[in-house]
Amino acid sequence: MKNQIDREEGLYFRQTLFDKARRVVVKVGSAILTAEDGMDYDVIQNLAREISFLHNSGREVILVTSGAVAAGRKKLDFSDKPAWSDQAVRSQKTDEKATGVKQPTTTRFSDKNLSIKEKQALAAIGQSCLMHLYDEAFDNHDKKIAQILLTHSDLSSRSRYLNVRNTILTLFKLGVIPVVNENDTVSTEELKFSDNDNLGALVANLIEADMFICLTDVDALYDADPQQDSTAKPVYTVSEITPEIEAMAGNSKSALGTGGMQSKINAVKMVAAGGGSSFIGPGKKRDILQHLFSGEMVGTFFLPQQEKMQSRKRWIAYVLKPKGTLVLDKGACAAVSENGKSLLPSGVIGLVGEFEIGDSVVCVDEDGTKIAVGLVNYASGDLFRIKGLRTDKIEQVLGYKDVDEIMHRDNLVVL
Ligand SMILES: Nc1ncnc2c1ncn2[C@@H]1O[C@H](COP(=O)(O)OP(=O)(O)O)[C@@H](O)[C@H]1O
Ligand SMILES: N[C@@H](CCC(=O)OP(=O)(O)O)C(=O)O
Repeated sequence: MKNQIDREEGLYFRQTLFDKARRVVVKVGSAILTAEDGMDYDVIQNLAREISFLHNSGREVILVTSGAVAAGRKKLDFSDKPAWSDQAVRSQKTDEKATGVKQPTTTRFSDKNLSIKEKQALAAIGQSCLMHLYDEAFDNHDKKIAQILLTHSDLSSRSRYLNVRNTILTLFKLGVIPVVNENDTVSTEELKFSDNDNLGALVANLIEADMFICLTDVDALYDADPQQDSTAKPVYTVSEITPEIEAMAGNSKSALGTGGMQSKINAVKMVAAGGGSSFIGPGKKRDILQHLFSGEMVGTFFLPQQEKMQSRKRWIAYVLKPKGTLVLDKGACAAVSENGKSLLPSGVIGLVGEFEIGDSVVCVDEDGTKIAVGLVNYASGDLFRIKGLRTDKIEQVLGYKDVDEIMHRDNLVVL
C-alpha cells in the first residue's frame, strides 16, 4: 500500500529517527490517566519515570497532558452525583426515550454529557490535582516541572505565539520539563483548541519538535476502530497521511477522550508538515517510551513529510481559525494550487462570512472542496464589491487600492 511501508524499512526509520530526536512532545489523553476509582497513579508514576529517562538522555521533553476535567470529576466524585448535572440527565433521558435503549451508567457522565460550565469548573478543580500528582511523581526522579496553560488566542496572535515559544525554550535551558494543558476554565468556544491532540501538535510545531508521541488507550492505529470491528488490524508504519489513512480513524471517540483517533491523525498531519515524526501507542504499557526509543515495533509510527512547510505557513494553515470562505473559479484554483500564484479578485466568484484585513480565510472550488487557506488583504465588505473584477477596476470601485492581490502567495498555503 502506498501510504505504508514494510516492516524492515519501518524498523530502520524508527531506529534512526528515534535516535536523532532531540526535542520531544509527549501527549497523554484522559483515557489513560484515569482508573475506575480515581486518577491512575501507576500511569502517572510510569510517565514521570519514562519522561525522566528521556530527559536524562539529554533530550528536551514537553508533556502535554489532558485529565483536568477527569481529575475534577474524580475529586468531587461527580459520577455519583447526578443532581449536579441536570442537563446531562435530561439529555440522557431524551436519548433513552428516542432510542428505547437504556445506556450504561458508566457512559452517563462521560465528558460529552457535561455542560461547558461544568467542564470549566471541573477543570479548575482538577488541574491543580493533576499538577500536584505530576509534581510528586517527577520529584521522585529529581526533575522540576512547570505548568503552562494555553488558550487558542495565545497561539493565534503571532507575538504571543513567539512569546510562548521563548518561555518554553527558557524552561528547556533551565532543565525544567514544561507540562502543558489547555486553560479550559477560561476557554470559550472561539478561544478553544479543538482538543488536546490539536494542542499537542501545535506545541510540537511551535518548538519545531522532532517527535510527537501521542499516548492513548489503544495500542496503535488500526485499519478500523478496534472497539467496533474485532477483525481490525494494527498499522505499523505510515509514510504518508492519505485519505485512506484518514478514513481508518472514522469519527468515533472513547467515553473519556475528546478528540478520538481522527483528531490524532489530524495532529500527526500537522507535525509531519513541520518535518517531525509521530507515534501513536499504548499509554498504559509499562516502559513504553523505553521500548519505543530502543526501536521496538510497538504502536504506529508516522514519517515526516518530505518537504517541510515554513513556520509562518504552518501558523497560517494550522493555528489560525478561518473567519470566512472564498469560492474560486477553475482558473483561479489552478493558478493558486498548481502554479503557485497569488489570488486576484477576478477569480473569486463568491464569499461567505465577515472578515477583516489580515484574517485567515479558506478558498474552495465550485464543488466546495478546500484548496487553500491564507490571509486576506481586503475585508469582506470590500471584497464583495470587487469579486470577479480585473485589478485595474479595484480603485475605481473602492476609491482606493492597497495591493492587487486578495491573498499574496507568501500568505497562502495550498491544502
Ligand atoms: N482506526 C482506529 N484505530 C485505533 N483506535 C481508534 C480507531 N478509530 C477510532 N478509535 C478510537 O480512538 C480512541 C482513542 O481516542 P481518545 O478517546 O480521544 O483518546 P485520548 O483520551 O487518549 O485522547 C480509542 O479508544 C478507539 O476506540
Ligand atoms: N483539557 C482537557 C482535555 C481535552 C482533551 O482533548 O482530552 P483528550 O481527548 O483525552 O486528550 C482536560 O484536561 O480535561
